[in-house]
Amino acid sequence: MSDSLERLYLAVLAAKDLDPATSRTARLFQRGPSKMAKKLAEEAIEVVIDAVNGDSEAVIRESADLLYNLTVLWASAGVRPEDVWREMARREDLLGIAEKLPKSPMKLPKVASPRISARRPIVALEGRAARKRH
Ligand SMILES: N=c1c2ncn([C@@H]3O[C@H](COP(=O)(O)OP(=O)(O)OP(=O)(O)O)[C@@H](O)[C@H]3O)c2ncn1[C@@H]1O[C@H](COP(=O)(O)O)[C@@H](O)[C@H]1O
Repeated sequence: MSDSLERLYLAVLAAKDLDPATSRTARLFQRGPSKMAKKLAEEAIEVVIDAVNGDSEAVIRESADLLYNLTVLWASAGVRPEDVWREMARREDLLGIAEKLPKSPMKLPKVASPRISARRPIVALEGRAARKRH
């Protein structure tokens, strides 16, 4: 997927200075970021409406339009696809770390209110911190 988005991004960059009369992309660049943002938002709304209606073919078509408009906005904002991939990789790394962490919190002794038991260590830490200050 990233390959085709990168190709689309390059096609958008190549088209941005073409004649606005013949190129939709050049027309969007001529109109500026707010028009681009409006187009992107419209496509996003179309995707969600189609998804809610269960029309998966329309979701596919509108998603392609959405991605086109997203690459136009990236190009206008000076954001490159690799910038987005880097952020996604960073999140993937973080999630990898999260997956290695224990899924359930430390088991606490059974008490009447779990809310109170969860607070206890904080109260103890505050007390210790307060003693240190004096
Ligand atoms: N990948 C796309 C692409 N995907 C979607 N779209 C257009 O974006 C439209 C979706 O927006 P809209 O629903 O608003 O279209 P519309 O209903 O015709 O409304 P208007 O935009 O005309 O107001 C689609 O109908 C497509 O025409 C695209 N337009 C261009 N590209 C590529 O962008 C590059 C530059 O193309 P030009 O912009 O034609 O120079 C080329 O590589 C193209 O293949």
